[in-house]
Amino acid sequence: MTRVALIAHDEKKPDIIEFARTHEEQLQQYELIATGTTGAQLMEETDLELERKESGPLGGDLMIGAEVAEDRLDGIVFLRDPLRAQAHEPDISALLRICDVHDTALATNLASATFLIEGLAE
Ligand SMILES: O=C(CO)COP(=O)(O)O
Repeated sequence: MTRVALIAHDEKKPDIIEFARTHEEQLQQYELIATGTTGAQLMEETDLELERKESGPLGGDLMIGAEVAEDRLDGIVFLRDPLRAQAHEPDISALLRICDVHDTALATNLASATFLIEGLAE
């Protein structure tokens, strides 16, 4: 089954909720995982069910990275905040790197997220 991770920094959480609503019917068909707060907000604001990992600053990015390392994920939408430094920047870099190592589809902005979700539908 297609397995997708959804992650957003605080400034981008409204965007990922909007994205999930737009593609809700498609996302319903997938196994979904998310970092802690992103997952909680998505379950509040949509009818989607997600497996929640730890919050990003507490290791959630690394937990999702571990799934990438096991080739368990088909795609990741990670809406990063490009204007603010994050305390857990090393974890974020690790997740981006392991996606490149395993050639796992990763979208870090809404425009590429739209391509990713359309690609998964094919
Ligand atoms: O910090 C994050 C990704 O780096 C996201 O974590 P939360 O979804 O818990 O806010």
